[in-house]
Amino acid sequence: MTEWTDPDTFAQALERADTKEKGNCFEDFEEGDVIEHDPGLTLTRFGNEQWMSQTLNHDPAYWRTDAAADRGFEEPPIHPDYLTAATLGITVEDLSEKGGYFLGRTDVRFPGTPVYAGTELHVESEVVNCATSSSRPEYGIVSWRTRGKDAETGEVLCSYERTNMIPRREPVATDGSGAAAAEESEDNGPDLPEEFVAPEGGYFEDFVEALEQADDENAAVAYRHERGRTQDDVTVASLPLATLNTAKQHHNVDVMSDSPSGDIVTYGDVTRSTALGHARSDEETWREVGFDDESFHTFVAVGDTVYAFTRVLEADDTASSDEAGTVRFEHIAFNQDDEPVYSGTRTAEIRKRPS
Ligand SMILES: CC(C)(COP(=O)(O)OP(=O)(O)OC[C@H]1O[C@@H](n2cnc3c(N)ncnc32)[C@H](O)[C@@H]1OP(=O)(O)O)[C@@H](O)C(=O)NCCC(=O)NCCSC(=O)C[C@](C)(O)C(=O)O
Repeated sequence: MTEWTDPDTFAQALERADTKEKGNCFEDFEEGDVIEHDPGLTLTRFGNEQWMSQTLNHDPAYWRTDAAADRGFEEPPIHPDYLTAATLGITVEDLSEKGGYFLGRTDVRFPGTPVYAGTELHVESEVVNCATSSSRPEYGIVSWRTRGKDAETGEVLCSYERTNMIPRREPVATDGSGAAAAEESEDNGPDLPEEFVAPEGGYFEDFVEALEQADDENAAVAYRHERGRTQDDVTVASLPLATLNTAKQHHNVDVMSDSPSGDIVTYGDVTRSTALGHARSDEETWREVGFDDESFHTFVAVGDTVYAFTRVLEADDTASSDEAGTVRFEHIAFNQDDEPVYSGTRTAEIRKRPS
């Protein structure tokens, strides 16, 4: 009898064997379905610090007990970026392990924060929309409302709506209207203001003053951040796996060598957290409030460098504390070729200048 490990025999065995598949295809999702995700994860100080250090998020309130107390926290809390990434990571096995692109996310909110180390996270998702992709017959577009809850109390800690392209089992005919519309809307030329204003400092008043200055002129409050983070094995493969994100895009070079990127790509939440880390390093963050209209424009792969650009949209004197005001930003992450890779709006409370 031939040994099954004989290379020719084994090649034939592989060809004839069915694969026990992981994940779900587009056809498996139906609007209204609620999915309780089996994996759970305890949010630890180590996990938080690993995520935050590698994405250059060094806000002292998440590292030092005195700085945490100064901001009204009992101890350094779990950062909302890590909470978001862990909530999404847990869902991947059920929602997007089959592959397909993470297109965007909106209405990211943290009703139960601050969250402290030791909290066990349980996550559920509801299918809110299933749509045909008019440009890509082999994919459908699915949106889910996801809620990450404290397993002990049931309190919702993080919730958002996410949209992915999801592979179909059977490709469908499309009308090509997406591609046609894209062609039609091409190139009316850039429409940028004449002047870009950068805030002098990172306090709330600095943003208000910059907005006032820009208001009088054909100007915008817009600036770039100096730091960049080149993607390596840790950011591309280790960080998503640490959140139980099993998407093959991040750790299976063999499969991904045959994909449009030709390589494993960075988890969208790593790209986004890194850009936000660069932005936060130039401001006095008080609290994160929420994120909207997040889009991932193109892949980030090992060797690419993630930079950030910020536009300040508005400022409002009210916040959860007298010590802060609220600012709405648009953040754009871009790569070494100046191509946008992520964009989204962020609402954050920013500390007022101490008197
Ligand atoms: C996806 C690519 C190839 C499309 O590139 P394109 O030029 O074909 O783009 P498009 O024409 O703008 O978009 C294609 C279709 O998607 C739709 N679409 C587009 N955006 C949205 C949105 N926000 N919400 C809803 N729909 C959206 C859009 O309307 C269009 O529909 P159509 O086919 O009917 O014409 C390109 O945009 C790209 O490469 N993006 C980067 C994707 C990426 O790298 N994501 C992060 C890493 S993957 C990841 O983290 C994985 C994760 C987290 O682990 C996990 O989900 O499991």
